[in-house]
Amino acid sequence: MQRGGGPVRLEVEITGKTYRSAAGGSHQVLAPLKFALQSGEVGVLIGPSGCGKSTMLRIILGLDRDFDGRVARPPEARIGMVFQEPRLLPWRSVEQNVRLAAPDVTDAKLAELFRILELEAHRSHFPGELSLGLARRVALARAFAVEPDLLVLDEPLASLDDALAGRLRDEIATLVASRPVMTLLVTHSLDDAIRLGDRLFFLSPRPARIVQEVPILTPRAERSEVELARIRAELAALLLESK
Ligand SMILES: Nc1ncnc2c1ncn2[C@@H]1O[C@H](COP(=O)(O)OP(=O)(O)OP(=O)(O)O)[C@@H](O)[C@H]1O
Repeated sequence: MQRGGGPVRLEVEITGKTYRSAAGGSHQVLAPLKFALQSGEVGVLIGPSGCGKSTMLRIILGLDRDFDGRVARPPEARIGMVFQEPRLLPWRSVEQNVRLAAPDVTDAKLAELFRILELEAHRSHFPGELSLGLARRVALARAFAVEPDLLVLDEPLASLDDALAGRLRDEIATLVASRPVMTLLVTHSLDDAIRLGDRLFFLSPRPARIVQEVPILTPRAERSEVELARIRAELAALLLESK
């Protein structure tokens, strides 16, 4: 899939990011770091709190241009984002929230998304009537309705109970498999990382750099519980080795 004739690849090469305060102080948040994602790949950023993950996402999304280095996104890439807080418009229904973000979405596409995310019964509800889990699902529906080339998920499963997080994780896997999209997921959960990721980036404490890049070669659909246990053990050994 190509849009605008350019490569469908995200290339990130940051040589540094420093915040400066009005008082003249400064602190470095990102160290030099470099990675790339292909269409169809899920990259996972895993790192300690405050290491600079959100700062990195803002740079990758083009919301913060005050950094050293370069980010190459596919030209005219459509971007879908899911933040930790679902950030829905409170005075709009579930359906309106999705349609406003994705005016070109077809009725059939919307119906499919609402079916996969089990939102059919909530189309006309307002955000204030939704639990956090439901609101996250609406945020996911909104991000997917855009048919993004680049999907950025900032801890989309944080503070949900295990059962719901597991179901939503499966739904994300289904959606990611349904079309070619580059996905960047931030999580603190190694379990989410190995169930969803194709390429894991382990980050150091601030200033963040990539301490280890680990590809997961087993296709997502073939990751049985036995296979996941094998990947987990392999990863534990690798991380121990790198210490
Ligand atoms: N606008 C800003 N001005 C100054 N410092 C900032 C700004 N935004 C973030 N920081 C600092 O940069 C560092 C990295 O913050 P960031 O939010 O990117 O980390 P994070 O890895 O996403 O954290 P968490 O996992 O807790 O969400 C922190 O020390 C934070 O206080």
